[in-house]
Amino acid sequence: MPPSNILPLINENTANEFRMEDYDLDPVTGFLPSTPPLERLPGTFYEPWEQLIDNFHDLILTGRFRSSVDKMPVLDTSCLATPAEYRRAFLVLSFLAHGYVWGSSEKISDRLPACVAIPWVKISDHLGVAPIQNHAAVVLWNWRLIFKDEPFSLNNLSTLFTFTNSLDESWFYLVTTAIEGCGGRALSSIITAINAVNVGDNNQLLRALKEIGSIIKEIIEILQRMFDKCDPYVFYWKVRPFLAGWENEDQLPLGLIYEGADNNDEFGNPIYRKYAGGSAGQSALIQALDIALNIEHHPTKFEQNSGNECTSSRINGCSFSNNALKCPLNKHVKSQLPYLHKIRQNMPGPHRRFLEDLTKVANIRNYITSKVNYGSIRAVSLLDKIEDVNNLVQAYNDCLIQMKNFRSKHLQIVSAYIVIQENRKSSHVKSILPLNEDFGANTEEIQSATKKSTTSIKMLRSIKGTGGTNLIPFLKQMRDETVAQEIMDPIE
Ligand code: HEM
Repeated sequence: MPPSNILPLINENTANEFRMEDYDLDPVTGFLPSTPPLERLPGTFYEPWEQLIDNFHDLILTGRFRSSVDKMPVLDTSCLATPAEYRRAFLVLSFLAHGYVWGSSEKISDRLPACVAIPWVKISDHLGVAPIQNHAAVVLWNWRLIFKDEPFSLNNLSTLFTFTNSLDESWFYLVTTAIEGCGGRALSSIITAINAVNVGDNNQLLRALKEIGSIIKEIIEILQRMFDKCDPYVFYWKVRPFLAGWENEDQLPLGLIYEGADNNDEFGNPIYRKYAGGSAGQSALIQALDIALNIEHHPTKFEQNSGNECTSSRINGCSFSNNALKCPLNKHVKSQLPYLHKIRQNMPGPHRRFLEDLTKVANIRNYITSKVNYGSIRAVSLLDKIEDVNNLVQAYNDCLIQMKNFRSKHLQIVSAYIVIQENRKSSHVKSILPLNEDFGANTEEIQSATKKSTTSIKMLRSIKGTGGTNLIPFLKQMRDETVAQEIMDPIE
């Protein structure tokens, strides 16, 4: 199927077509930049940042990272020229910031010095993204081709930077980068499918749905490769702590002070910002597939019951309106958005806008259900052949099954990389970790933990995701909401 880069966006505001490049998307590379990311900022002006990155691991190892950052000058961001330079600058500063907060043998810092905070906030504003480590920095903008003349594929990718200088961390990012590499084909097929619906072309819709299904299958195969070279122990104990944010974070209950970026509050106290840390849950690709297939996600019970008022608003008062994405300080009463919507503030602005606009035109499921006339002897409208409609129903449902399989595989990964590691923290609960088919018992260690108990169920419920989500119930809900969209077979 040739790449299609025109999104058939017709909504109440505009009848214009939007082009993929308007959303910083590429028909071949999808959400990845169309050319490999910059490996270093050009010229000498930003050398103080780049040199800290050069020496990052040695400075962390010797406990001299924080004092070295403190000596850095505040650099003006106006020398950044191209989108690629802004992305590189964001990547560099987010590694410096998280290294500063989490990477020292001293106690965790609840302040970020002005030399990092001020440019990081400005660059984040420019990119339309929250100033916190995110999926874009570690996955979308953090790779190079080992052999420039060979194609993009997992066996030709290397990371530009990692916190721990470990192969495991590189692999964790690269597997995800390789998944994003399926984005161009996925987006083209989604657009083709929506175009087909708009002109009523069932054959083209069928082909596009089959292509979407096979792309999700490919994504699952790549996801499975996480186990090859990323050791769960290294991930959980060495890598994950660096990716943590400062929202719902026990070690930084108030959040983080971005020195020089914010004024003090009316009482002269510094303002704390709260943001969820980096997670592949911020992948716009997976959300685009959900939206295209009309898979709807709702706030979890935890989110509904959590009061939705952020700590900083309780402490500092709040003058912001009820819009989580517009309040720069997270200083507001949060709206009841599901987690997957909230974390869009951690996606680059154009990608977030793409998801919003895609939502307005995603019509595949409605189109197919409108052809299925339940309860009548004739299953379909007079214009469509029963066989065609059945094929569409089946192809659509196959896509849902693949999305469900993706989420089941992901649950297995989360159980191995987080639940079991968390369980190691307290050996007395290790032998009573509950297990069922949801954890896809694929290791002896997982299988040995099959006995159920109230204590361990409570523990599982309390394990938190990057954004403070109650992990396992949250992920299961995502999977259940996927299956819930199945279209029932028409009655023949
Ligand atoms: C070691 C590997 C991985 C671990 C430990 C892991 C962990 C997690 C965790 C803890 C969450 C809960 C939400 C959050 O904390 O942000 C999550 C959500 C999510 N992750 Fe992963 N993840 C891994 C790999 C991946 C990969 C490679 C992808 C592919 C893009 C991915 C896609 C997602 C998605 C889409 C969600 C949102 C929930 C959903 O849509 O079902 N994850 N992940």
